[in-house]
Amino acid sequence: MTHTVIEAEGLGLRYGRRGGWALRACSFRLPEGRVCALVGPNGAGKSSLLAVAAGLVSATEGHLRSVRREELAFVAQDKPLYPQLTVGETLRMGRELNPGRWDASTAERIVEAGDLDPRAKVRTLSGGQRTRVALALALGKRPSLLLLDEPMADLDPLARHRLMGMLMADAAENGTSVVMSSHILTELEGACDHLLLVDGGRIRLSGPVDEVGAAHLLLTGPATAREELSAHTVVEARTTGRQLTALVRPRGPVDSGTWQTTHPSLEELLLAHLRAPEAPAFAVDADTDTASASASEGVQA
Ligand SMILES: Nc1ncnc2c1ncn2[C@@H]1O[C@H](COP(=O)(O)OP(=O)(O)OP(=O)(O)O)[C@@H](O)[C@H]1O
Repeated sequence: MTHTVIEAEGLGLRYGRRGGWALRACSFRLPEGRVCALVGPNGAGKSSLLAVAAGLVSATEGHLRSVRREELAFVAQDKPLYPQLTVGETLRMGRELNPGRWDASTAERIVEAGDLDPRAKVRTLSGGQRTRVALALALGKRPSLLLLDEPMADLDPLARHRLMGMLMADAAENGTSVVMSSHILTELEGACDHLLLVDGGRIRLSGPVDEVGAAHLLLTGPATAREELSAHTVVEARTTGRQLTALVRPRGPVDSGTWQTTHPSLEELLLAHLRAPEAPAFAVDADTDTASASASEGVQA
């Protein structure tokens, strides 16, 4: 069985006693070496989940186990850095704070690829340039688990593409586990092999991307055949004129005489779930390949 880098069980988080629940009843497991997409609408609980995983916030109920603090790097959404330090001083600080672990060549490579002057003060950098320094600091730490909260949001498309490529190559080479929140679904396709979809503080989808994808089918057929869909778990069904398009989790054979079937892309799968917040949750355990759909199917979490 693969090692687990994050395990959450019945995790709940409430900010203050009177606040609502930012996370509720979250249970999932992330095996080592995965690149996990953390997806969900605004206010879903993604940053909260990352903050708990980074050990910055304590769970209100349940628990979340993660790697040791020194093995973990977290790049928060606002990329906190010391504005008065130069880029070079920031990297030197990284080396001093991580004795015996610091990977200077990786950190310098990331900074150099952005044409950043090591003598430039952090406060004079653009948002995207600061992101680059924050990522250099995080990867230089040589973490076994890298938590990234919307890392690419303020990068231009070319910088995003290149930095993402660098990040993925580095993670693959070193077996780093990555959890990355993002609203850019196309950015995640191809880069991520594991999925966590959070909505309203709850886990809606979790598991390996290919297995979660394989459990779903996009059906196209006549609107008059809508009744037949009740044999399956319907995530979303939409009618355009006489045609019906549905994303389902089949619970048996699909009649190929009535329906044209394809497997959804990651983007189609996520968009359908985001449009249908009432659809039942679905989880595949990465090692045992067991889908816990039956536990949650039809039972609204
Ligand atoms: N420090 C805080 N104090 C009180 N409530 C908070 C705090 N941080 C987040 N929340 C609340 O917790 C819920 C989840 O917020 P969170 O920032 O985790 O969502 P998110 O999925 O990261 O959103 P976004 O995509 O907009 O960044 C929201 O209802 C938010 O208002």
